[in-house]
Amino acid sequence: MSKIDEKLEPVLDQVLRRNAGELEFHQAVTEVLESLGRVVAKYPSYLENALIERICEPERQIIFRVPWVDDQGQVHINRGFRVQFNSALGPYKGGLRFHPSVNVGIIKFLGFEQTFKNALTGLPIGGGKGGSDFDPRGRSDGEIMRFCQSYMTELHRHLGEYTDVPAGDIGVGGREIGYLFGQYKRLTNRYEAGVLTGKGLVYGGSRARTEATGYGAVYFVERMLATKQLAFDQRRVVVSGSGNVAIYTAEKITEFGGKVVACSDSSGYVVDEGGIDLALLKEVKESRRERISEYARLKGDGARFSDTGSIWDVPCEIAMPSATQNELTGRDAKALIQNGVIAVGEGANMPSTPEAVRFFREAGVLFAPGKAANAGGVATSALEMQQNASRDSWTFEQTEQRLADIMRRIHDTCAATADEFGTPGDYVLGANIAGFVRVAEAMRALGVI
Ligand SMILES: NC(=O)C1=CN([C@@H]2O[C@H](COP(=O)(O)OP(=O)(O)OC[C@H]3O[C@@H](n4cnc5c(N)ncnc54)[C@H](O)[C@@H]3O)[C@@H](O)[C@H]2O)C=CC1
Ligand SMILES: O=C(O)CCC(=O)C(=O)O
Repeated sequence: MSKIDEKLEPVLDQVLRRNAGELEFHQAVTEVLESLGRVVAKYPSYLENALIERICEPERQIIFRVPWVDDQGQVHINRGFRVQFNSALGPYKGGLRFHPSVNVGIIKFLGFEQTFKNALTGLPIGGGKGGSDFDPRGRSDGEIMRFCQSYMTELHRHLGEYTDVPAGDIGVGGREIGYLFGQYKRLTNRYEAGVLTGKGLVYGGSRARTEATGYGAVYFVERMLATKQLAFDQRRVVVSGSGNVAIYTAEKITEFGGKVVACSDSSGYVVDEGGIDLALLKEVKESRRERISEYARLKGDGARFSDTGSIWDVPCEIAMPSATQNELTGRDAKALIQNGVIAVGEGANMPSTPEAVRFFREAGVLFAPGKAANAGGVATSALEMQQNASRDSWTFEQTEQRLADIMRRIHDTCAATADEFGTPGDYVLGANIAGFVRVAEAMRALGVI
């Protein structure tokens, strides 16, 4: 049953009709519109000038052919995307995802979420997202480089430090950003450092950007736990995924005294009751780029790999889904609740299905939605842009301190907004409304564009 305010139903109907079959985009828009009923009841002026309809429609969508040649000389064709969703607050900002599941609906959902997330940071960045259905798995360095160069050959004409500033996401890390930046520089004949973030430190990157999304999610959850006089210390935690977000989430939890007992990849999950060995996990995933089963093999005693069942069946007090969208289902939420979970912090974008979120809320589990909890990555990207613009380079401590302050502020904004709208402790509603109001106010000031 829809919980959409009747004044917003036509907006949702139009989104469903106009973007037929784009299920993840429908899901993301539905969740935000469900939160906005209370806003339009209190401030009906947001219904004027099709403001909410405009927020749901990307400003521009770019789809292009990406031809590239593999190591055997065979030509492949992939599809490239960039959805420039909303630039009311600043240049479009958001990552690039290289994964075979990528399609326009997925990029649109991510760009829509990014718009509100970026607003929550309080920094001057609009929302966008991009990527390709290219599968980097098993590809050589040379193949990855040629793919990135071909992708940027088309995309470069749509980018610029004042226009659109991509970064990494699934399948796009420091190596890919280097190749993309190299090709942008070559094509434009400009050293425009602020056109991409997540760059290496030697050519304009920011300290702490690699760690930022994971660390930031932990800072957010730490603050959320503190509202109930709780902490990470001595808690059992499960972190799904084993990529950029998951690894640095696990690192900060360990620093805060928590014990991460399981992590995963798309082939299965490992349980290590002694606590995940982070040096080994980084070796397997960041250096060797191998499957998670390799962690269990190398660790030996005490660690086990499973390729059946769900990582969410592993008992824990805190769950941090940090792999991909809709990875935590209603069934998984029930298992977590039954096993005594007290808090869930989303490191990934929209990892919990709507049913899972409903179960958590009904059970009184503290729940930090991705668009608030994982905003530390993009916030630190904006700090990278600041350093590039001022030709400066900050220390790790200085940058991490800014990140921690931003995350605690986002937490407090979401909590205060939930209080103001009569739903204390509802971070989903708080994040959606606080993000919406900032974007909507800027759009209103800029006129009907
Ligand atoms: N990298 C960043 O700064 C940010 C990333 N995110 C989100 O965090 C999530 C993870 O991204 P990254 O760590 O950057 O990517 P990554 O490519 O470094 O790692 C992705 C991880 O998720 C796993 N994974 C992918 N599909 C899966 C599936 N169907 N089932 C189980 N595991 C699966 C992969 O095996 C890998 O361990 C994504 O939802 C991304 O949109 C959100 C904010 C910022
Ligand atoms: O750092 C960025 O610009 C984007 C990070 C991102 O893709 C995300 O927040 O989902």
